[in-house]
Amino acid sequence: MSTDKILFDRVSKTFPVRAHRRGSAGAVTALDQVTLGVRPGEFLVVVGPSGCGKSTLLDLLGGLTRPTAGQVLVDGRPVTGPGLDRGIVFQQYALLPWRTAAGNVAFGLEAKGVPRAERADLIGYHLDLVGLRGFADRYPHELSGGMKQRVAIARSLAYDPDVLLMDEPFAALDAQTRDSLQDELVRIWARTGKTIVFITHGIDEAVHLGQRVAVLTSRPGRLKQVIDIDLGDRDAVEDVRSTDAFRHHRHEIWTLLRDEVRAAQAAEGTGVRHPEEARVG
Ligand SMILES: Nc1ncnc2c1ncn2[C@@H]1O[C@H](COP(=O)(O)OP(=O)(O)OP(=O)(O)O)[C@@H](O)[C@H]1O
Repeated sequence: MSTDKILFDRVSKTFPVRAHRRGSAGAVTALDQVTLGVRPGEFLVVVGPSGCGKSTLLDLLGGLTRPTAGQVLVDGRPVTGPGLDRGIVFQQYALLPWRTAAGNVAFGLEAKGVPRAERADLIGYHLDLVGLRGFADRYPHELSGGMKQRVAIARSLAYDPDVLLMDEPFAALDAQTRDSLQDELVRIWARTGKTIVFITHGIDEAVHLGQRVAVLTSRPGRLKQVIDIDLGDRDAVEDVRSTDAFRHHRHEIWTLLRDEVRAAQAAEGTGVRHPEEARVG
């Protein structure tokens, strides 16, 4: 019996592609035979070249789409659709603009049928958790990008999912806000004990957040390598990003991704710099 909280069991996903003017209809294989387990309470980050299937992997786990082959298991049970056991935070905040911060956090609680009296406590607790005490009555257009993403995180945590799925949640934020939200997320993860699966393009972000980092190959996405991240005692240093351990892991992942980008270029035969190369460089 597996002790994994989440298991991608030989998961493949193929999308049909419409016919071009003179070509015939075909299919694009986004993921090919991915097997990957996530332990209970683990923070797993997934990185890979652009278009390698990272979002597809998360959508499968969120139950937003179904695998073509293989299965995705949560607590040993196949995922058959979305569920309140899995909270999702997307890159775009996806807040309801007509609801305040508190109203947005209330949304998932209402969906779960939490009684009104309990809701207020949970909303206050979670806005506090993401550092937004005092902003409960603000509407999304009155909040900065970082604050909106904090509300989205609070909303996802408030209905107490076992698993938090995050698809490049900080990609649209400026570097400073991103850094501080990364620190906060690590703190929130330590405090809540949630299992987190986090997708990113950013190598630094992956090293900073992940206990393990799964590197995918270029399309079709296959599992290339899983790296254990060991940064020692994070609290013992002022800037964990400047430590030798951080640099070592950054280089390790950078090398894996660079090889993938090169392989993708060779396959395409374009010689054009892949946008991702700039990002991993
Ligand atoms: N609904 C769909 N229909 C057809 N093709 C799709 C669909 N969704 C994704 N794809 C294709 O599957 C592949 C993987 O897409 P996906 O968005 O999962 O990659 P990604 O790694 O998240 O990309 P990026 O890093 O650029 O966000 C891409 O080639 C994409 O064009």
